[in-house]
Amino acid sequence: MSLLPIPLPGAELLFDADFLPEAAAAALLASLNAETAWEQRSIRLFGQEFPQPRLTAWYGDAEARYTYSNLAWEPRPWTPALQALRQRVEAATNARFNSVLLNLYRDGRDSMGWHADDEPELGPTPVIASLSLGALRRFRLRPRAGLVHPPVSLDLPTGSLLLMRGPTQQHWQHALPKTTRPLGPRLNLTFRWVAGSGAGK
Ligand SMILES: O=C(O)CCC(=O)C(=O)O
Ligand SMILES: [Fe+2]
Repeated sequence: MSLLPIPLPGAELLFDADFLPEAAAAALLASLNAETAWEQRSIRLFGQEFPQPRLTAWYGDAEARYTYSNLAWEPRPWTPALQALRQRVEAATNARFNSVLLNLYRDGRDSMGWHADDEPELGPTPVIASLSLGALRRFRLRPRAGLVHPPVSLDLPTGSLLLMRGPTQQHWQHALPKTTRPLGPRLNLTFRWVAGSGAGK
């Protein structure tokens, strides 16, 4: 029921396994899944287009323009449900967010590759609040160059909230690997603060 630190060198991670009760998380998963303007975007890598192995959507204040995986995002306006969630997450984390990226992992074949959320728009010490709804998936962290530490796994159950802040993105990458376990959908929301236009790449 509260955010507790996960000790990890070079990172500032806080975790609440029970941020939302299970029934509330299930209801939210169903309504957000239905209401969200999902897209399957492609990323361009080595001159080739690859569809992302998940569905995504970006909501936020109009100035929260963002470049992510070489894709430019115009935020859609906040829906009442996302606005209410943002307020809840802000109160719990003592941080402010002007946008949210929604990722829908339809089953175990959907995934997110290794990356750090270190785009310049997020500033030098990004604060990212990650809310998980639906199927439990394993979140992985591995150190970036300069830090020696074994990779770390963290199971993210439905209703859990993970806060990444401080130097986390500088020193660590994270990923959501595929799994062969049969499982249902998982919806993840990452609340972010994106600097206004002009800061984009
Ligand atoms: O789905 C997750 O837990 C991770 C999402 C993520 O890393 C991102 O959106 O940048
Ligand atoms: Fe990320």
